[in-house]
Amino acid sequence: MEAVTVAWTAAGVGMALVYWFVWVMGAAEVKGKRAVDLKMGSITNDKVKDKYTQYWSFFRRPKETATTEASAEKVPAFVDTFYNLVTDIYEWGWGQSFHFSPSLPGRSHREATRVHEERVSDLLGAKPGHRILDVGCGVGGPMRAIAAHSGSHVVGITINEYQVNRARAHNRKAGLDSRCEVVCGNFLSMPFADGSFDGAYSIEATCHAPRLQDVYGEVYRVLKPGGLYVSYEWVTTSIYRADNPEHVEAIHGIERGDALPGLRRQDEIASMAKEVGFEVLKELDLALPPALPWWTRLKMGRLAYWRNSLVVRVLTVLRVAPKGVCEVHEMLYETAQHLTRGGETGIFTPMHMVLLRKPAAAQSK
Ligand SMILES: C=C(CC[C@@H](C)[C@H]1CC[C@H]2C3=CC[C@H]4[C@H](C)[C@@H](O)CC[C@]4(C)[C@H]3CC[C@]12C)C(C)C
Ligand SMILES: C[S@@+](CC[C@H](N)C(=O)[O-])C[C@H]1O[C@@H](n2cnc3c(N)ncnc32)[C@H](O)[C@@H]1O
Repeated sequence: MEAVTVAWTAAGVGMALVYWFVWVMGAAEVKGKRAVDLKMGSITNDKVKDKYTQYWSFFRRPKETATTEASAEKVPAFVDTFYNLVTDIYEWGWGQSFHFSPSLPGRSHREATRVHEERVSDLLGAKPGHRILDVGCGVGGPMRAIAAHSGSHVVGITINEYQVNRARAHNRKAGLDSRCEVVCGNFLSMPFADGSFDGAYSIEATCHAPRLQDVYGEVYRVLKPGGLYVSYEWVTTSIYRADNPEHVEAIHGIERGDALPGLRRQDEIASMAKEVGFEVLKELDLALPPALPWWTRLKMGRLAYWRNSLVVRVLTVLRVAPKGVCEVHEMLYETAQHLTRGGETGIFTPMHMVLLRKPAAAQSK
């Protein structure tokens, strides 16, 4: 074969491989976001690496970020940076719901996710005519599931403007924009009137608050008297031992890679809720048996992670994705290992559920 023919064949095969990785294999886990559309939120391409470095040095010592007042004040801004860096990667590799769910035998991840979200709606007794608040709404996967399931009107709040735009676009596409509203703001001081919601929920979001009482206090304020609030909390369990280096490594890994100012203990949540005035109606770790592991989805994806790293690398070399994406992707990969370890050892759960009520006789706060 002539050299020219060999060169053309090699080029053709190379192009086909790139196409296969990026457009076919690299397509979203839940169709929607494609690898070629990876952006870093509202961060311009030239700033991605710097922003990532700043993020990483801030969350390197998770407990300190929560305990010193000056650092705690900076947490929301760094959480915003974090979501600029990860939102598209999450959507591409996980879907529109940024949380875990117990696996369900014979059912897809998508179905398990929906069931976990509808559980919130059922606990709240959400129905048509209700105005429900989604505290830390991401790009709105849960909001759309809950609005569709209950017929209620859902208002979501997120600190990240890029997510607001993504969520609004998804709401329009799903034909739910008349019942799903999205607001950009800080859940530690929400732009809503006292007593303006019938119910509220937060799914794996309040773990970003340096003090849980601050966000719970805000939810209490905006709820009507008698209103219910359901939260799925990220916590360490009673199995966690602070003198076990392996436990500490896993928990620090989870905190660093998920923008958390220090995980709370499972047995602290109810008393923090009571501190701001809530009645605790139910408390249950939804990860406990008979629930099936929530971390299987993370574990089963090793091949997918390898493929995704390659896609991200190729896209960076081709300058389709900004520099810094590889580092962010690598950080997420490591975080996935720590989360899996946390699940397997039982020292951590991302779904400690609390059902709270603002007393019917409560005055506006
Ligand atoms: C509640 C939070 C987020 C929880 C999860 C939705 C995310 C936690 C870790 C994320 C991921 C880890 C590995 C990524 C992988 C390397 C990449 O190729 C594709 C995306 C991942 C699977 C990504 C997806 C979302 C998570 C599972 C926190 C932030 C409070
Ligand atoms: C892991 S995501 C979960 C999103 C959504 N609940 C879901 O399950 O898809 C956490 C969300 O909390 C939001 N968040 C974190 N800190 C916040 C703050 N101080 N104010 C408002 N939103 C915040 C993030 O922007 C993000 O949308």
